[in-house]
Amino acid sequence: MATQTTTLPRPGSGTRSSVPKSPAPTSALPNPPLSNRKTSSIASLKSLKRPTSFASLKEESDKTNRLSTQSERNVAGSSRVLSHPPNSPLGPGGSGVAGNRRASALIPASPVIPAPRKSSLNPKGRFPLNVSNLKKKEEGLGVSLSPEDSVPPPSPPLSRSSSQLGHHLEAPTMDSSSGSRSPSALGGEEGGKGNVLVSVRVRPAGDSGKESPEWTIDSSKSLVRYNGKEGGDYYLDNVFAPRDSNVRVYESCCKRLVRRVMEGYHGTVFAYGMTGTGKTFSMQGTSENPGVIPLAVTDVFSFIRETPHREFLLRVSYLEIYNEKIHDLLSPALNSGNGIFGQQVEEIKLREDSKRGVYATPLKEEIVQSPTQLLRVIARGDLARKTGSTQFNARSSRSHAVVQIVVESRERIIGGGAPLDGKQGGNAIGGVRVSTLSLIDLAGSERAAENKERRQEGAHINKSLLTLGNVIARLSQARDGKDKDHLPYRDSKLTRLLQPALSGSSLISILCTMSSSTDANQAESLNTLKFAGRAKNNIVSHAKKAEEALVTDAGSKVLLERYRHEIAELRGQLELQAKAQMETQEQEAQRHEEQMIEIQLARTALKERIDHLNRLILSSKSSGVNTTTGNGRNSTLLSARSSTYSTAPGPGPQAVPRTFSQSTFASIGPPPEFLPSDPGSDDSAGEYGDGSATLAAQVKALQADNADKSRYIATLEKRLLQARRASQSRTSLGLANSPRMSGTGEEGSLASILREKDSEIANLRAQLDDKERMVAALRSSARKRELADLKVLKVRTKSIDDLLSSKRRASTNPMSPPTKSSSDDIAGQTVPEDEEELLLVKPLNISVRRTPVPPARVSSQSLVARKKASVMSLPDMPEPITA
Ligand SMILES: Nc1ncnc2c1ncn2[C@@H]1O[C@H](COP(=O)(O)OP(=O)(O)OP(=O)(O)O)[C@@H](O)[C@H]1O
Repeated sequence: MATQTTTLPRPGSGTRSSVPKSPAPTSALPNPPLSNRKTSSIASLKSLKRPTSFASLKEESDKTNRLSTQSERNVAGSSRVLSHPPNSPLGPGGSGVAGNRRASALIPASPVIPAPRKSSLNPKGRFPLNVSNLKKKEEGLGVSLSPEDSVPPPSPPLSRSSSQLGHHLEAPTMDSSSGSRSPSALGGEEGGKGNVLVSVRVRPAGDSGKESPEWTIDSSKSLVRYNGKEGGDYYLDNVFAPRDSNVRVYESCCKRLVRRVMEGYHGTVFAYGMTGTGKTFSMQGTSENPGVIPLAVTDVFSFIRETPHREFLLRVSYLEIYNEKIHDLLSPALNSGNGIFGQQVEEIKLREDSKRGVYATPLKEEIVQSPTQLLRVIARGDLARKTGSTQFNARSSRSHAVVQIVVESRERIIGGGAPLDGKQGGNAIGGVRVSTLSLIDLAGSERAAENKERRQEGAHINKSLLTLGNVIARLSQARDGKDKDHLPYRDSKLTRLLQPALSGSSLISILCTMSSSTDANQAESLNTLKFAGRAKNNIVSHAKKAEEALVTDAGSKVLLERYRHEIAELRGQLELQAKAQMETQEQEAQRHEEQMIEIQLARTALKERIDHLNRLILSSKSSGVNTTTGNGRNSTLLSARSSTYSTAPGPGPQAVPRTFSQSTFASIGPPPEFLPSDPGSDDSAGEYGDGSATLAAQVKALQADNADKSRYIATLEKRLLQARRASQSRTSLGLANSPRMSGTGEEGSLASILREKDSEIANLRAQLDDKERMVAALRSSARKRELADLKVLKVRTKSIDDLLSSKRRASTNPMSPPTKSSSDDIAGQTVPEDEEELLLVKPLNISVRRTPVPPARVSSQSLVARKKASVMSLPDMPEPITA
């Protein structure tokens, strides 16, 4: 059972170093190549591994000092350990491996008592040894601690202590855009180690095993101690005991990195370890115990929520490297989403450019807007990932899986405007910052399997892991200027993909998983620890916050800017459309209004026409054409007209053709003696029923008709004026808004309506003139007749007087000759032609020869005909304009 204690490291064990050591030749784990191994002094390493005792402490200390010097020259890791500033965020002596711890512990003359300091990735400034522990240690070493002792010695200029950059990201990190730069951005006087975290997680023993007593896991000291052969103490940034949850793991080694990524740094987290030791468990977790990926996703969105002044766009890709081939786990070809996996059509290659670094292409990227959506995408990729059963894991990941979340962010623009020209409201605005978070679950190293497929997979896995180990092992040399150009990144797709992170351009957190169970392979666990030690010592990150860049390239990968452009364009289009729609609506409204006016006009005209026709009928009645005499007898105008030509004498007085004068008198109020003697006769059909007798009445009717028409014309003119005004305003509006609208069919139809109206008015005017002429003619004719009537009356009176006097004379003188009958006298008289019918006045009871149709009567007929024609020719009502 692995113990988790807070005991001081045993002096002897403390001397064990995890500085890059020769890999166990039998191990499948990647180890530095021999050439690398040569860089360490084998003798030194051996000495370091040799257990020390309290008795030999002084001697050991001296040796260590010598070793340190040697290490500084030969073993980068060791030398750097000694240069760790005490305020390392990763603990005294930096993080590290046992060698680091040993270094500080074995130099009693200058004990390093670091003050806890936060690192960019380890905010707690994890300090594996607390002061009391240190004191105990110092006591044990025979060294006393004073406050001064805790003051860190100055760091050497090229120190690569894991702690040295620890404060860089804690110190106010200036945006490059603001002009000033953070120490981290400069690489810092202390190097870039604070941006690298290496942690070890020990999984609980499974059913088949139990915790081996050979292991001591001390989380509080971030220590893993192997008590067996080749044993040693391994101090790392974090050591998680079997009982530690995924949340604890995430909080300690990933949370800060994730938030840094959101601020604009590139960040990489990867899990490394033997098969079945909990890499996938740590990265993905379970529903009850969510792993790094889901917790990171949650944090990403929390950060977005907490940062209202910036806007973000997230895109995610998911690939696996299986048998040295890259597969797109989100590709529909590979992953139909229903558990059926096809064959990827296009080969995915790795490319590199100065802006994006190393990237896989073509790779599907999905834009995600919520944690759920992002997790769903990842879960879809997980389904497509290759898994298989191995000796140590029933569902072993057979590929390296890389989830990459690209974070684009920019200052939020108040009002959401589109800063196409890079300016907003006169203030220059920043560009888009792009950073990436890579979450990698490596396949587990394993010994050769019996199954051929597993063997083949295992070979690829081991080869790539070996390359990874080699690259990491050589990093220190490369930094020292040696072998710089020969880092074997290209030896595997994994190292090629990890190149930007390993070469220092991103923050990096490595979680090494191992098992302390009795049934686990101890050698593999040791190799994992060695890998962790090398990574801790050798990887240096000078990660800088990504620059905010204005993207002008339309084909740019920076979607936020592209979308911003697109949004601006679409907004413009939308505005244009809205404007056009408004114009159309306005035009529609105008047209509708005009239609309403037209319909109203048409209705009014129809109504007026109906009224007019009604009035015509009524005025005919009231004017006496259809004489309504005191006895209430009526006839229609038409019957009156037809009776005009009725010459067939009927029996009795009714047979006597009526004369014009009868009606005339009736209408103009003739003296009672001129009224028909037979009130029972149908005078409407009489001789004056032909209309000629109602000249005055017709004059009146025509006058009324004229007045009606004048009113009608006035109304039409008024409406026309309104329509013209509306049309003019619409035309001017249409011309102002849209020059294209002029000269349309609508305009033409309006013009034609106007022309129609004009011609209609002209017609009506002509008719009016006709009527007026007719009225004048009728008036003069009526006047003449009245004069004639008066003359006739005078003559009659005179002849009657003469007759009476002659009769009187005859009665007084019997010798005088007989006189003619009065009727003969009258018949013998010459009567002006146009006065002849007046002689037929019934009250006089004088029969007079009927003359041919007098001109007045003819003109009356024509008048009636013309009136009829005028009624018939009343302008048609305008048809309503339909939409
Ligand atoms: N810390 C842990 N606590 C509880 N169970 C764990 C832990 N670590 C691993 N396991 C369990 O061990 C088994 C193997 O774990 P996992 O698949 O994560 O290993 P791995 O390192 O990813 O293996 P491989 O490299 O073969 O994919 C799983 O059933 C997992 O639930």
